[in-house]
Amino acid sequence: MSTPRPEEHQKFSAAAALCPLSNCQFSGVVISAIADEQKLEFTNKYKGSCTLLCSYDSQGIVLRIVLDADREHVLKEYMIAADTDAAQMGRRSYAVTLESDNLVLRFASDQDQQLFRKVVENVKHLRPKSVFSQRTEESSASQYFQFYGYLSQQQNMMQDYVRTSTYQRAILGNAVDFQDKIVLDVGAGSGILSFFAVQAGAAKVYAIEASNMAQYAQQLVESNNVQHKISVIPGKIEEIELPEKVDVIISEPMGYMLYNERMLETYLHARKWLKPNGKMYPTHGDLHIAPFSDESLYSEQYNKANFWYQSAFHGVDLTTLHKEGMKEYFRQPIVDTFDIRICMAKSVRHVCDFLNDKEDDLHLIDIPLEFQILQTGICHGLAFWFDVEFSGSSQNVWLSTSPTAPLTHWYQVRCLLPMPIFIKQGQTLTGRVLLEANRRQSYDVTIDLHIEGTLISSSNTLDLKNPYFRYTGAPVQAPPGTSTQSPSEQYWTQVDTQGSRNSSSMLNGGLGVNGIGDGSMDITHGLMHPH
Ligand SMILES: C[S@@+](CC[C@H](N)C(=O)[O-])C[C@H]1O[C@@H](n2cnc3c(N)ncnc32)[C@H](O)[C@@H]1O
Repeated sequence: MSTPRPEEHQKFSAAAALCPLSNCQFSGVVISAIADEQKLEFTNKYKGSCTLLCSYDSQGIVLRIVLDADREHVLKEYMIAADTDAAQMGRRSYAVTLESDNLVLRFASDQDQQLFRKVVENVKHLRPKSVFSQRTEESSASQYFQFYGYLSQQQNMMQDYVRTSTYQRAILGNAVDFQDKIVLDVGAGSGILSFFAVQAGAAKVYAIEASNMAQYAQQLVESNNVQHKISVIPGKIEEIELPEKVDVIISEPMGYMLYNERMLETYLHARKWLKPNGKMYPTHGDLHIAPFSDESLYSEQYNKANFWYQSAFHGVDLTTLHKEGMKEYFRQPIVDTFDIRICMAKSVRHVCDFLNDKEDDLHLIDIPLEFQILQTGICHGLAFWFDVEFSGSSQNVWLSTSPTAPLTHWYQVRCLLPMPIFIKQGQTLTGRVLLEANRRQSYDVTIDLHIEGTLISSSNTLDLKNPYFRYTGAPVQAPPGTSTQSPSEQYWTQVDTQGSRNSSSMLNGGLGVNGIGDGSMDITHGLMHPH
């Protein structure tokens, strides 16, 4: 065996560094193929001895064959994978089936043969790829876990008061489900939910976290003196081992539109560690979908794309890119909040049952739609939000991201139609939403709508991985045209009423209050930081 050339060292991946056998080369190898199987006769496959160049690949080892006399020209490239058939022949030879080629490799020394055999055996004995790595592009996963490795990102979630308090109430309000129990925290992050489980009396919590946040979680565990209760295990839930099964699984796996990040699959996967009749916190999720009308949102996106409709931008004609620009803007789901009165029909609810649904069920989610239209207008697309429920033994607790509930860092999501449709009250709007999981930990979202009894249809496909974050912190506006009385008169009536209330409380010896802006009209939400 010869050592790699210096420039080849640079090509080594981190994984290969753990296994130097993954990147090595063998020269002076004579490669034969079977000429006559009956007589067990072989012929030389290449004129002259060869060098075998082995290099690491996430699927196995790439084997490149070059002539000793001409190392620049690759004669053949194979993949040595877990299912490669191979056998030792004598002391210097090795038979291997690569693709459809049955080859006999005669090495220059016994030692080279033994080392090559180890290379192949190493690949064959590598653990099969985990469910997570099979469904995730490496670049997506590394970016994703880098994001969650920042304290500021964990803080952003922890400071979503509605989210964190609801989890704490759900857990502490159902202490009977946690008292002396074994708990698994899936994607523990800072470990905040594990601490809540301990507050509720858990005997032991396994806190699994794949990002570098695991080390900070461990620091918090130690500084809070609960190392005998919380065991932080760095790694992916799909790849770690636990010493025992658990009574309860807790997690916060929800992304935008419930499904973004594909962490729900990780949450469902974790059920392999749940005892029969064990509990899931949360227990199920409801995705709500409703058609909406919002001309200002539509024209905002449309006008942005119209930048590309200029024929003389600094003297350059951009119009050839107008269609692509339009597509790009309309492929972005919009993340912000709105007044629920923009919804033209009651929402359709799609349930994800965390106790019973299978991971695979989330690869292709097909949601049939049927809406009875409540108000005539132009439908610009579909609005999405979700709720999750914690079904505890003592009480059920809901965490809602509805536009009617206090704002959370999930906001709401809207998917626009490039071609909006005019629809009348009483008509039926049907169609579907298709969520197709992709290897970027997200979904391609197809919306398809059709007005029953007509030929009118409209559709769009959006990329949930690349949403447009539109929230500004500005108060939510009621949709224009929703006032049925004079707002001016209403305002002065309210001032008058409040004025007389104040004077009567003064007469009664009470303290005066400023009735204007007493909070009852205030729908301003606290400023949330983007995810
Ligand atoms: C939405 S955060 C929730 C963090 C914490 N549980 C909380 O409620 O504040 C999700 C966390 O799960 C982790 N995570 C995602 N997928 C994971 C996986 N397959 N295995 C382990 N951890 C994962 C992420 O790194 C991230 O820290």
